[in-house]
Amino acid sequence: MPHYPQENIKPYDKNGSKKEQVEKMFDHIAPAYDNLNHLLSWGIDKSWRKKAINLLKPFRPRRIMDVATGTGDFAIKACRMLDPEELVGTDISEGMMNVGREKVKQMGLDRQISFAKEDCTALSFPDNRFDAITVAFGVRNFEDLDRGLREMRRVLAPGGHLVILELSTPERFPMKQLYSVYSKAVIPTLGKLLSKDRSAYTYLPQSIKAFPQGEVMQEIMLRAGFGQVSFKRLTMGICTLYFATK
Ligand SMILES: C[S@@+](CC[C@H](N)C(=O)[O-])C[C@H]1O[C@@H](n2cnc3c(N)ncnc32)[C@H](O)[C@@H]1O
Repeated sequence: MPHYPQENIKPYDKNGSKKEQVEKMFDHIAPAYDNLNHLLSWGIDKSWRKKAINLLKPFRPRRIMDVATGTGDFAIKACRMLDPEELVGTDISEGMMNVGREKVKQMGLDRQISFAKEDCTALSFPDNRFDAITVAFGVRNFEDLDRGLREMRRVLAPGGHLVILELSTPERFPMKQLYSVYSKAVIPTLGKLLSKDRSAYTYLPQSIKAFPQGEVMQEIMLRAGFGQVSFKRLTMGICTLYFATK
């Protein structure tokens, strides 16, 4: 039974499981994902990732998990900025992780970064396993957001930190109007052209619109058991950065 509207927004079919459809969609768009990601966000996603990882710097986490790691961009950035002993990138899409594995190998980071197929709503790791967890543009795709958050809290060590980056809908002029045109016209058209998957790039703005943001998401994280939950809107609200402690 879905608790939040985005859990009902699925890429291909209203009736099937969201997890299976999301996995299929990301396997399908994996070869085009990196280029499209940087193109559609005009490269601003790089500065969002940097801001998010900077929040973890003072705590010097040694064991990190990057949830919904996809093609590994957030994991690679975190590895370079934080130099942890171990960084595990987890995801349900092998197609996305295969692109990530190749990049990590080419960059010579494969001794620090590994990848594992894991559904964040049912992780196989023991309690208190990681000092920090990062998630960029992943939580919106979970079939069950509450379970995903509770699982991340479970595997986080006491005092450990969670950083979430998620796309959001700007609420104020002029970004609200600009974003509305961009998400209805530009994203689906460019997305279809470059990924050959129209559904994926109509799913993207629809799931962003439905996803709880700001104070609502803060409350959801508190209910999942996190403490000191704060958030910051980035680039006039196109993206939101959440930070929490176990
Ligand atoms: C938009 S991509 C983000 C990838 C990467 N974090 C980045 O910043 O580019 C979202 C990723 O979330 C993954 N994902 C969706 N649901 C998941 C789940 N329940 N557990 C783990 N990963 C999931 C997808 O397979 C996909 O690779």
